[in-house]
Amino acid sequence: KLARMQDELAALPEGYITPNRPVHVKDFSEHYRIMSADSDFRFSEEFEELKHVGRDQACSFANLPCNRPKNRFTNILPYDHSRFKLQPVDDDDGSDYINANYMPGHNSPREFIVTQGPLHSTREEFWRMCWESNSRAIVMLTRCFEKGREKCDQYWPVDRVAMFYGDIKVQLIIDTHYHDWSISEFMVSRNCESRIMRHFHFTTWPDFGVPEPPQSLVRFVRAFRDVIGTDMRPIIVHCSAGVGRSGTFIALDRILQHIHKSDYVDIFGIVFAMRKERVFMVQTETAVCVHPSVSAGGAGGQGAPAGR
Ligand SMILES: CCc1ccc(NS(=O)(=O)O)cc1
Repeated sequence: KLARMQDELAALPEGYITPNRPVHVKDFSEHYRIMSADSDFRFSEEFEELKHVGRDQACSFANLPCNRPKNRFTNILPYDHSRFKLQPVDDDDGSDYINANYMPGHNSPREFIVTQGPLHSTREEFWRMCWESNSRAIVMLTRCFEKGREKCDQYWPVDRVAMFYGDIKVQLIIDTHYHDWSISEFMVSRNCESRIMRHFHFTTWPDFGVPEPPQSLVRFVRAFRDVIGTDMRPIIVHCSAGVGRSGTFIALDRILQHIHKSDYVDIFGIVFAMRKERVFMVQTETAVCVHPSVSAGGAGGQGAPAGR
């Protein structure tokens, strides 16, 4: 199957940006060596090909005057075609809007909902999205403050006193702290119905940087996936802008699941597909390269560095 895919790709016209570039797992170390040579020259070339993917798509709802204040960054806007739509409230213009997009994962085409770190003024919309999407899991990849700058609102209760966000009640049940992340369980209630939601918070990934050691991110993704399994309800993922760290997390989750039962990996194809759904997904030449020995539950070697 891989040989057939590679023959078909080789037959494509010059300059055609192929959405798929599979690499055999056994060839991955050599592939990484070639791509990272000369200060990541070929990784940079390949990343540049992704620059315009998806950028011809409309963001008309994000740009409505009533919605502009709901965007944390003016240049990080959700495409109309893949945006999450809240249930409209009465005739309130813009009441269906949140800066969030559905995103494909290894298990389904809408496995994730990727969003910006909530603003204080959009925390109610965030919890409405959690409820109306029927999600049971939130992955947070930023701290609320980094280097003195607000990256995300403190949108969840930090003690056992219940908090209300609009008509949604959130109460902390239990939180467990590890070196690089914490996992909390919340009872989320609305209109006499209650659900348990889990909050997976990775706390040691600096914005525009790399987790140290990179292996800590692989361990976090594995811990998350061990809990979630293949639950088909949407998983909400956010960082601050909802593109760099969020895109890298989803890419790594897909890679680790894929190479458990396949002999090739297509990192370019994964990022290409994400960029069709949300702008700038995986924001730098993030060579999220996991050495096969690591991904197969091996001795946890260093693997190739994640992030650039
Ligand atoms: C310029 C807007 C912007 C801010 C922060 C980030 N990083 S993040 O997507 O990992 O939060 C990406 C883009």
